[in-house]
Amino acid sequence: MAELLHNPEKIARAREELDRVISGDGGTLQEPDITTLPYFQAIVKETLRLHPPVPFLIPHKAESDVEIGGFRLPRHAQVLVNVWAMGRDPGVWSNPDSFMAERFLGGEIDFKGRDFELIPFGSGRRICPGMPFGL
Ligand code: HEM
Repeated sequence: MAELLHNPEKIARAREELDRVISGDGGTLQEPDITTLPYFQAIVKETLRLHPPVPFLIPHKAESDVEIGGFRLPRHAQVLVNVWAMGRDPGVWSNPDSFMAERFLGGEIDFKGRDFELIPFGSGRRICPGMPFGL
């Protein structure tokens, strides 16, 4: 909400999209309508990119010695995944500190654990099972 309050033109755009979708339905928003709200969905993704509620995920532990991306992890090493920093990596995102929901429009990047630049719910076997409830 704070990011949107700093960007009134983005609130106007979201409201315009919402008005267009719910006006024909007696004024109520149904869950399936969300698929027809691309800008609203982009706002959710941009919020999770800049402000992940679980910034280091839940600590993981290496089951055995392993090498990942050139880093050697000894067995039992605790691994914290800094999704806060990943969401602000200038090598991945343009203007990383700006709230620009439009960056997700027309793109394929989602937060469901397949696109590793955006994993606010984690990924793989220990991915958050509450994701559908959280959103
Ligand atoms: C926006 C809301 C939420 C966010 C951002 C979130 C994020 C996360 C993250 C990052 C993890 C750890 C994943 C990992 O380390 O790989 C996690 C685990 C978990 N979350 Fe959520 N969560 C949310 C809502 C919920 C809700 C509503 C529930 C329950 C209804 C829930 C239940 C769990 C459980 C049980 C785990 C542990 C899974 C495991 O260790 O196998 N979460 N969540």
